[in-house]
Amino acid sequence: MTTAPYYSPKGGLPPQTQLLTDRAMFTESYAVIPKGTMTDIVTSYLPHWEKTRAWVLARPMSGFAETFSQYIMEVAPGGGSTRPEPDATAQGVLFIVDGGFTLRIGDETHRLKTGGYAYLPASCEWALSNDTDAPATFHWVRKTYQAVDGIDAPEPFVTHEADATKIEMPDTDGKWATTRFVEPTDMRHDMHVNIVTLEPGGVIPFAETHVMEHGLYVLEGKAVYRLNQDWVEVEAGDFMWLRAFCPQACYAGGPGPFRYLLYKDVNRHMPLGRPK
Ligand SMILES: NC(=O)N[C@H](N)C(=O)O
Repeated sequence: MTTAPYYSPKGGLPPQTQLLTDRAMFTESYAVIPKGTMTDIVTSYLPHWEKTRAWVLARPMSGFAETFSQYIMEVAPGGGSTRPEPDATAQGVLFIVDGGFTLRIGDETHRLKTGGYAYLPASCEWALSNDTDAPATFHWVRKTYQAVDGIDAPEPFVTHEADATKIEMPDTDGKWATTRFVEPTDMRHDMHVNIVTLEPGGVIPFAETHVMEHGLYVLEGKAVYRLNQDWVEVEAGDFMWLRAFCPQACYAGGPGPFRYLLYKDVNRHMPLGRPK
């Protein structure tokens, strides 16, 4: 299992001598937020979070047509929150890309470090404190939970990438694999946050076109990614936001593995239009 350090933003500002070489893009079907644009001037502070700043990477853009928001949170030593989530309907996943912190869920306390993963169901009572002497950086993916009559709500859990199940995609000689934190058939869950790994030379060999949206943060490596009609070069630290039905494919040319954290909405009926 690869547990190489993941890329996390460093902040700061590029020098005045830098030419505009960034690959930032915003289209009707996708956005690319390259790592070089995650500077100090695009950070936010969030209510009831101390010594913490956030890069907001994704949010619903057209009412409720999109499903999720995603932040990179950077918590300085001594920082954190005892009132982290203001919305009782919001579930969350935390994935740590650098450092560590203490996470309290109800009466239980967990120590999380790089590669750590937490699922926090809607209405879960949790708190986070960075009691180390280094900043802690993590992704926070939030989605309104869609409860289903007759199906229990999911329980909170804490794990680590090294303890999750890595599944090779069929007929790929192990060049394309997905590390899953939740079973795809577990109907309690309506979102997955997985890790996709493509070894050098690995491809997504067709333009996947599906109703699920994606938030896609490159943890390691580089590749060319097909987004709608465009081929885009991406590397560790870049973020991609894909609307429903945005065609997507990938070629991982190496030299090392290309790995990304992937949000996906799953396992629920779609809302229906109403005849007028
Ligand atoms: N872009 C992707 O990695 N998509 C995945 N294969 C997925 O939708 O599960």
